[in-house]
Amino acid sequence: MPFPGTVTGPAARATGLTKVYGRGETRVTALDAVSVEFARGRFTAVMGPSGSGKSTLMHCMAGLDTVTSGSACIGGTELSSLSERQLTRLRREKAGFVFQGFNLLPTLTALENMTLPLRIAGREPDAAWLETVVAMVGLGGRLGHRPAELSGGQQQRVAVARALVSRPEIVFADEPTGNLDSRAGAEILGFLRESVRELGQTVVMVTHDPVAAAHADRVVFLADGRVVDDLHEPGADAVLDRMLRFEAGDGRTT
Ligand SMILES: Nc1ncnc2c1ncn2[C@@H]1O[C@H](COP(=O)(O)OP(=O)(O)OP(=O)(O)O)[C@@H](O)[C@H]1O
Repeated sequence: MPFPGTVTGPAARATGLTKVYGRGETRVTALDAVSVEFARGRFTAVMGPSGSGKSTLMHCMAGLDTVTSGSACIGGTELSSLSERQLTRLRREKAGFVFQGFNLLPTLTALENMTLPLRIAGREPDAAWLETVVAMVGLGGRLGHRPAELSGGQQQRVAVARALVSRPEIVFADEPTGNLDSRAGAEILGFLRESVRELGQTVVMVTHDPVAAAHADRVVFLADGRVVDDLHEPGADAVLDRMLRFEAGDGRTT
């Protein structure tokens, strides 16, 4: 479905992205020439065994970590070409983040938390868009509450709204359901799904949970710092089956 202001090309792209940590005996190749595109208006999950490079990929693609070689782009902007200041601005304006631990400021209300990134950028939230996002996450009655007065699921709803409020190019979600019970987790996944389907947003989510990954349009699997599989609209069974094959040592083939 076309959305106003839609631009062509992927929302984010990695090309031959390599990330090496340490040197000598402690050298680790966390990402080994990864090339992957995240299409606009799609919900992509990134899965893989522990240590396969999921967080590193997300951090490099979000400009939270530097790359050793290759490139990472958001909306056609090559991140390595930016100064630290430009990167900070791009992250604030073009990316949204949802973390496992909610990362809300305890002294601010739900509404203040949602609009903080925009206010730091000196921008006023778009009132109609803010209303749409608040209505979607169902927090209308709790906008004046502080995080301590909200359940974990409600806090994560605030974080989802905060990620969406700038109408970013891409939302990066790192284990967004990791600290939630299954009901609250399913709600959050539903909101992420809805933000893609109804609002045309783009979401990339790192997860260990096959049920969570099954909410995505696409699941990219990493193993040993490489993309080893790419499933389109898999059910939880297909995701689980792929994970079990990793455990059986089938890391490289489909
Ligand atoms: N800052 C760092 N310094 C050194 N090595 C690192 C650093 N960050 C990650 N690594 C290494 O890079 C590899 C990939 O780590 P990464 O955290 O990206 O994996 P992951 O798939 O997200 O793992 P998990 O599922 O356990 O969170 C691992 O071998 C890890 O030890």
